[in-house]
Amino acid sequence: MSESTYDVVKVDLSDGRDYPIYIGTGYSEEQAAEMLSSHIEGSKALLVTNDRISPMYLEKYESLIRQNKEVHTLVLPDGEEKKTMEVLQLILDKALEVGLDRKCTFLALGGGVIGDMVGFAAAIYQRGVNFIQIPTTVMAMVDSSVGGKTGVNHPLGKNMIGAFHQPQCVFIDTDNLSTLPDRELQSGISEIIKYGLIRDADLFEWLEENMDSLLKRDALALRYAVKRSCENKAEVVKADEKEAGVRATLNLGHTFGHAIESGSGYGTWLHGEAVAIGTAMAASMSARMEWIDQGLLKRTYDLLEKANLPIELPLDSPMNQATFLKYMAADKKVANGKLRLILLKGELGNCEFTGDFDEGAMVETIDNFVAECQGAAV
Ligand SMILES: NC(=O)c1ccc[n+]([C@@H]2O[C@H](COP(=O)([O-])OP(=O)(O)OC[C@H]3O[C@@H](n4cnc5c(N)ncnc54)[C@H](O)[C@@H]3O)[C@@H](O)[C@H]2O)c1
Ligand SMILES: O=C(O)C(=O)C[C@@H](O)[C@H](O)[C@H](O)COP(=O)(O)O
Ligand SMILES: [Zn+2]
Repeated sequence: MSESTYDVVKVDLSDGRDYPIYIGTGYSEEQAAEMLSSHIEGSKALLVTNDRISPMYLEKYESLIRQNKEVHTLVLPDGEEKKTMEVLQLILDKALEVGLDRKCTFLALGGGVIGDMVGFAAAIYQRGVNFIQIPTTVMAMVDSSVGGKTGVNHPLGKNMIGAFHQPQCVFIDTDNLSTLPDRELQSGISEIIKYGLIRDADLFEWLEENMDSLLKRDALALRYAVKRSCENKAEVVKADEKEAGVRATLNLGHTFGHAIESGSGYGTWLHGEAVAIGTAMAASMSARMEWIDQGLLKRTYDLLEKANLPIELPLDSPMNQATFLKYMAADKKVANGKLRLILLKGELGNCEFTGDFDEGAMVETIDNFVAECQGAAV
């Protein structure tokens, strides 16, 4: 079989920490084994996945890595509600039990939950070891595997415990998306829409034209959306690795969305679904403040709905104004007690990260979405 052609998007960082994101399909065994092992420091690797992914992909990646390295495996329980310190401890336990030293590499095989947890374990194991991302969901391919945000949830807030720790490489095989359920596919598209809204009007317009192909998993459409998203994320991370400024724009919709995830109970909403409602709320608030016009608000709602994503809370949602405000007050973007938000401003593809917004418009927006979910007139 001829070798796969793949794209490479580079994440440029300081101090020689640049790394490649490989985006391809149909890699030969030899090629994939060689590509992965070239980024594995030391002779030993720990490959971590979950119990939903392991029957489908663990053996394949284990045997690829075993061609060149000693590999240990660990299968964690699946689910957003398992993104905890307790489950992360299992990774550290395993690494110690099999005697991994500092010159080892952890590999994360899975979606954003596995990637965030394995990355955080790699950040703290013996004060930091190398790791590789092998993302298997759209969410992980377009967003979570890139940029080095790692961590776990806390009952009082999403991703509250974590570290910035960049991978050695991101290895994407879009063939692995063939087994991904539709709901998960759609959840990942939420973050692609985000790139369009915050900085890439052409991508937003491409999504308006090509959403059906994406939902049907057309190979070229998937490849284009993954590559373009990785390019957007790599540019932002290069400009601001540790979120001193512009990186915060990647959090569009997340202040509301994270409140929905934490307040509803982790796992009730998929991350991308909560972000979709949060994005609708951020857009609605921007329109309320007259930072964007009604036309852009409608295009935002329409595109989210075209991706089969939610743009409102259901009638039985436990979310209310107090719950939103409680979780939002603990958001990681709060500085000196002041909440900062990402709001859309001006033409499509522009946004602002600011604490200088109309708080009344924020509370009205929350009330409007909560009232809608309670079925009251607004
Ligand atoms: N670090 C970041 O920058 C960043 C960015 C975005 C999201 N996140 C985090 O990522 C998490 C969400 O990631 P996610 O949406 O990938 O969820 P996930 O990791 O829970 O994966 C979704 C579901 O799909 C299953 N799955 C994974 N790959 C599969 C495949 N190929 N075929 C069939 N099933 C498969 C998983 O086992 C899981 O049940 C959240 O915790 C979010 O906070 C982090
Ligand atoms: O990479 C980033 O920066 C992001 O904000 C990407 C988000 O999509 C992602 O959900 C991230 O985990 C949120 O980070 P947090 O710091 O708000 O927890
Ligand atoms: Zn996100």
